[in-house]
Parts: sequence; C-alpha cells; structure tokens
Amino acid sequence: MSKKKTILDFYQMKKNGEKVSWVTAYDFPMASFAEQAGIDMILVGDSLGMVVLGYQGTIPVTMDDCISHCQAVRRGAPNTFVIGDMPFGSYQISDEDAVNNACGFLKEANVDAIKLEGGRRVISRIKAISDAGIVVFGHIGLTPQSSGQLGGFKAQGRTIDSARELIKDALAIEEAGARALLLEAVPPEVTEYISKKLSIPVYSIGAGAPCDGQLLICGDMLGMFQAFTPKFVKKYANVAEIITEAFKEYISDVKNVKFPEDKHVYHIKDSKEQFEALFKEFEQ
Ligand SMILES: Nc1nc(=O)c2c([nH]1)NC[C@@H]1CN(c3ccc(C(=O)N[C@@H](CCC(=O)O)C(=O)O)cc3)CN21
Ligand SMILES: CC(C)C(=O)C(=O)O
Ligand SMILES: [Mg+2]
Repeated sequence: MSKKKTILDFYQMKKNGEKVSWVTAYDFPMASFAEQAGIDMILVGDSLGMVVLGYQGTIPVTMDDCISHCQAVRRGAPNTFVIGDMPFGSYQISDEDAVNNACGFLKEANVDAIKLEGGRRVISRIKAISDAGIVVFGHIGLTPQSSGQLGGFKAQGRTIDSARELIKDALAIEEAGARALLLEAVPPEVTEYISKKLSIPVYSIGAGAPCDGQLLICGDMLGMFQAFTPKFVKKYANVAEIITEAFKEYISDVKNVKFPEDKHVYHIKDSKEQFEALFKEFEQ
C-alpha cells in the first residue's frame, strides 16, 4: 500500500507532468476497489443524488447525505485522498454557513478537501473556507447545481465570450486560495490554456486531455448508470449487464429449485431418526 497522498503531492505531480486519476465513489465497496486499484483521489460527488439515490438532479442532495457517503468512502479507502462535494444549499447562504458546513465534512467524515461549484460569485466562500485551513477545490464549466441557469447540462466555454468568463473565473479561484480546479465539459483548447496559466493543478471531467488529470463518475465508467451517458464518458465495464444477468440466473434457480444446493445448507447434528421422532411429538 502506497503512502496516502497530500495536496503537496498533487502540486509535485503537476510539476512533473504526471497525470492524476480520480473517480467518484459513494460507498464502502466502490471506495475500497478504487483504493486497491491504486486511484490517486476519490470524489464523493453530490452526483450521488442521481447515481445512487435516483433523483433527476443534484439539487435535493443534503449535507447529511454527503456526510454519510463520505464516511462510508473514508472507511473503504483509508489511505486515499478524499474530496467531499458541498451540496446545493450548503454554501449558498453566507461565508459563515459555508465554513461551518465545510468544517462538518472534515470533523465528521475526515475528508482531505472539499469542492464547491462556481466562479467569481463564490470567491468569498472559497477564501473563507481556505482561510479556515481547509483545502478547497474549485469547479467551473458545466456546474450541475446551476443547470437551471445554464439551461440544462450544457458544455461551457465553447464561444469566445463564454471562454473569457471561464478564464476570469479560473484566475479568480486560484487567487482566492483554491488548491485545485476542476473543469467540467469545456473544450480542450480552453482547458489547456487554463492549466498552463494556473499554478494549481487543473483537472478535467469532459474537458479533454491537456491538463493535470482526469475524473470520471464510477457509475458511468462502470456502466451502472442508465438514465443517460454524457459524451465524455468512456465505459470500462458493463456492470449493469453483469448484475442483471446474475439476478436473472438467481430468479431462475429459485423457481426451478436449483438453489440452494446441499453445500448451501446447515446439516443436522443429531440423527435423522431423532428428528423424525421430534416432529412426531408435535403431531400427538
Ligand atoms: N452519472 C452522471 N454522470 C455525470 O457526468 C454527471 C451526473 N451523473 N450528474 C451531474 C452531472 C450532469 N452531467 C452531465 C449530464 C449530461 C451531459 C450531456 O448529456 N451532455 C450532452 C450535450 C451537452 C450540451 O448540449 O452541450 C452530450 O452530448 O454529452 C453532460 C454532463 C455531468 N454530471
Ligand atoms: C460531476 C462531478 C464533477 C461532480 O461534481 C460530482 O460527481 O458530483
Ligand atoms: Mg458535484
């Protein structure tokens, strides 16, 4: 088992041109598989609302949901850098409320960093949380919590005007004290410029290769999430199919009494005759 990484390792990896791999995971088994595979970091995304709770978006996700999933992930991946994703409503109200909620992630779930969505409009939040000594990841581009304003889950930075806003946001986020920045659904040309311009690591989910690392959602890359598949997803497995086939086989075995077999049952410790006699007692 390699030593748990810190944010300084990720700075060094940026310097060395060494790419960072991260995935979202929401529970104990997935976190433990990711750690065993040697993942660099795990995001406990508020996408858990869609991927594991079945909501249409991320808006309904609560602090309690996030903390509980972060705790499970921490138990599954004790030696991996874990980032808690701040849910909608947990940092929108005030700097004070945002710091309080960010502290909750560290105190209750022992995460290594928190992430929040938004550019210049959340600068004072990033600064306040960072001033509290917490490692903050910024997140701009397609920001699902403000998809209402964006008009849906839409790629960003595809026009000059939109790219200019993204670059201004990225610079302001670094200036405010964020220790890393995630770009979601942004053209690679813009990603490359931002990641060269910033000294903090810049990561991509659907933002192309020219940056410091890649993130995918476990439900997407493993083929477990069926509602939609973003363009940027590469499917590394079809777990939904494996699970459905396994359930079908089980159902068929039960119906046809092929399961359980002798090896799946507990054997009696006294003689069959003694048991027959016992059953007879109740028939008197
Ligand atoms: N399972 C899952 N994967 C994700 O990547 C993800 C979530 N859930 N939930 C929150 C957001 C929503 N995300 C999304 C959702 C849809 C597209 C998508 O379908 N995009 C279209 C076109 C986008 C456009 O019009 O610009 C595509 O063709 O991929 C992308 C990212 C990313 N996040
Ligand atoms: C989509 C990624 C970046 C995220 O924020 C999440 O998984 O919640
Ligand atoms: Mg999120």
